[in-house]
Amino acid sequence: MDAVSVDALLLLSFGGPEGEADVRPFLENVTRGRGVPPERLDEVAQHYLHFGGVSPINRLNRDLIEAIRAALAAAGVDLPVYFGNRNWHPMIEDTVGEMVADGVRRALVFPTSAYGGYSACRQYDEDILRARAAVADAPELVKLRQFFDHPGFVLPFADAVRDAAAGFDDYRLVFTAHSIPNSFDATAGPSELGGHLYSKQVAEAARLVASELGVTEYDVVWQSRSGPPQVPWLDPDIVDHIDALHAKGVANLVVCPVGFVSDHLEVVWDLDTEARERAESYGMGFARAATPGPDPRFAEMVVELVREHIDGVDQRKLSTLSTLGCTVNGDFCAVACCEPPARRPR
Ligand SMILES: CC1=C(CCC(=O)O)c2cc3nc(cc4[nH]c(cc5[nH]c(cc1n2)c(C)c5CCC(=O)O)c(CCC(=O)O)c4C)C(CCC(=O)O)=C3C
Ligand SMILES: [Fe+2]
Repeated sequence: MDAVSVDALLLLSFGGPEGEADVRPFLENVTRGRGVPPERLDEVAQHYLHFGGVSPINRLNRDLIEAIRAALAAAGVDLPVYFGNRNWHPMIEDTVGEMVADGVRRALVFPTSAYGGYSACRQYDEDILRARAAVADAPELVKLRQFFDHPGFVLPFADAVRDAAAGFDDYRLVFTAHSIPNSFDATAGPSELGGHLYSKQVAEAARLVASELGVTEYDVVWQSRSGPPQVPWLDPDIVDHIDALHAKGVANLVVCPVGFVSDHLEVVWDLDTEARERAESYGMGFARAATPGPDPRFAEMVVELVREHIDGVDQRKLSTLSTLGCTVNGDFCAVACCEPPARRPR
């Protein structure tokens, strides 16, 4: 890649509430026009309220930004790092306004999601489009590529599984990622690749982690589905899968949340609380592998993705699956790439 000059890095994430009063307005922002039933919203609100209305995601992102700053400095790259979110403060529109005030003309954008698909990739392009439309003289915003098969993502997961499994003689390795509607998976990726980019990349990341560990038998399952029950989402669900593993006589379970960059609410609630309780109800051993976000190799990976642009360094990736996601000013990777198949009810 030819080197280009940039004057900032923007970490773009999902956002989460920081107190009880934020929970409802945050959930309204997330689900506006998305057809999530009110009962599901009440349930998710309870999960947040269980933690005092504070999502772990903002602190984790702030920690990650500090680690990225240190890794940039160690690599001799002088680049300010900004923080903006889709659904909660600091909102990306406000951050881009701040960048304009600081004189930023061209910035790279690191989205905190490793995968393709509507929710994991294209929606971040929509955030960039929205922010640029809202701010006069907005800088050029170049999104960094997907990193599901980068060693800085895969190797920390492999070490984390090893650590989590340390207490077990024998265990079943189960990978989990956020479920999405089947129809979203069917349209994930550019149409010439035949769809299912999200589930293919999740399967590939799982294969890479397992092969690093020398594990040949494992499962890939899904979690945190929402939406009305009549709409099919990727399955099986992790909790149902635990029932099935118990029926097969599995004694110990190591769960690797390969769909997630850090320990946000879906990890600490849906896995550490719900899945753990189900496993323990059967007397199964349960351990959850750490997410890669806090691992120094993850921040180093972000710097490497930046240097692919500013220094023209080669892409490191462990799979041959296509890597997309790198576009300018909120463009989509291809026409209709990762487009949700039907406009959801307003
Ligand atoms: C693929 C995927 C990722 C991974 C990629 C990425 O990381 O971006 C992800 C991440 C996250 N999802 C999050 C939170 C929520 N997601 C929801 C709803 C939904 N997620 C979906 C998919 C994904 N979501 C989908 C298809 C919906 C249905 C509505 C719609 O079509 O949009 C809802 C509404 C309530 C509910 O129904 O659960 C909430 C509150 C948080 C923050 C957690 C925290 O606070 O720590 C994070 C990082
Ligand atoms: Fe989500």
